[in-house]
Amino acid sequence: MAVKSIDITGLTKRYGEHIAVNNLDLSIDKGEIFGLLGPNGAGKSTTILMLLGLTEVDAGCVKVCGIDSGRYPLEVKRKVGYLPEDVGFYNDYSGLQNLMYVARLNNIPEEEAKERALEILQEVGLEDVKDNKVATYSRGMRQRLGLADVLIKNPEVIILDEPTLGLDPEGVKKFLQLIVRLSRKKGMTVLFSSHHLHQIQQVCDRVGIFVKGKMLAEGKISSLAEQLFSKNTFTLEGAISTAVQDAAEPLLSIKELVQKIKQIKGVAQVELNNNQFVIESQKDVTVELSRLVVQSGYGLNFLSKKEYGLDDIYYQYFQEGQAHEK
Ligand SMILES: Nc1ncnc2c1ncn2[C@@H]1O[C@H](COP(=O)(O)OP(=O)(O)OP(=O)(O)O)[C@@H](O)[C@H]1O
Repeated sequence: MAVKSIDITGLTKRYGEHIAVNNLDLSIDKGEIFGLLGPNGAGKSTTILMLLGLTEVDAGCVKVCGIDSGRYPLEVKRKVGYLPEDVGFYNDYSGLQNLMYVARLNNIPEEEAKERALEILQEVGLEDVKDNKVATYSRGMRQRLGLADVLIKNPEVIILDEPTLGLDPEGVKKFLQLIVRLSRKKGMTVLFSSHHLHQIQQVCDRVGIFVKGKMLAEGKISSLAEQLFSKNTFTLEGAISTAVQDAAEPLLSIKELVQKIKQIKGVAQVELNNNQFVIESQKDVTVELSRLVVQSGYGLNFLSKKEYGLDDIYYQYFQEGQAHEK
């Protein structure tokens, strides 16, 4: 059985009458990159605070690396690195000095700290500017230094709360690549909280869709799409051309062709309108479809394939969540 790095059961948090986190169950395996996806106010930060043992739990249990966060927050702190939206640094210190300061706070011996700090600064791409004052760093550089802060204590789990806020697209891309590389290299578990669908889609092994304190759905992106779209996760759109140069008479009428398309394995539904078609299928049937059309004496004016992505999944669940509330 996979080792669980994060294990949450029945977790609930109220602020007065308001339920910020409502009976949440979630487990994340060691080495996994899990995306907690939800709009502002969904309860992501509150969940993270409970994971870190920084806010009291009203009901349920949170364990990180097998340790109860509510009861042993200091032990959990040793295992977890937390990167908030905005990290505070000493602007008059260099990147290296800031990192050494954090190492001292974590009681890492001076020699070892220096060696590790230099190695990590290289890993996060700040080696060349390590001696420059942090005041001169760009937003992207500050976030990477924040990640270095997290890594210096060699955590088993890292928790990132909207870590890419304020980064430009290139900065986001580099930051996400860095997270994946580090997680794979060091076998670290990552909880990545964000409301950016595409960022989550790019890096996460598994995703939880979290809205108004509740987990609406959770799983691999492909399996969420399967559950939602009743297994027809591919849509092919195209147009049949009857004007194929130098071709003999078509072997089938368009109607017969549609019947043949319906017989392709995996095809669930075919709609045809003025030679334009929309096909819903369980698997990618592009090759079979184009071969059949051509062999029947027709051509294709265009063919486009759409696979449901996280945005379709998210909005669908999000709407379902809203509908259930009404
Ligand atoms: N200390 C607090 N006192 C009262 N209500 C709070 C407190 N902290 C959070 N809340 C409320 O709990 C809900 C969840 O907030 P939370 O910050 O966890 O959401 P989030 O998903 O992290 O969103 P964001 O990305 O905007 O921070 C919100 O309605 C928020 O107003």
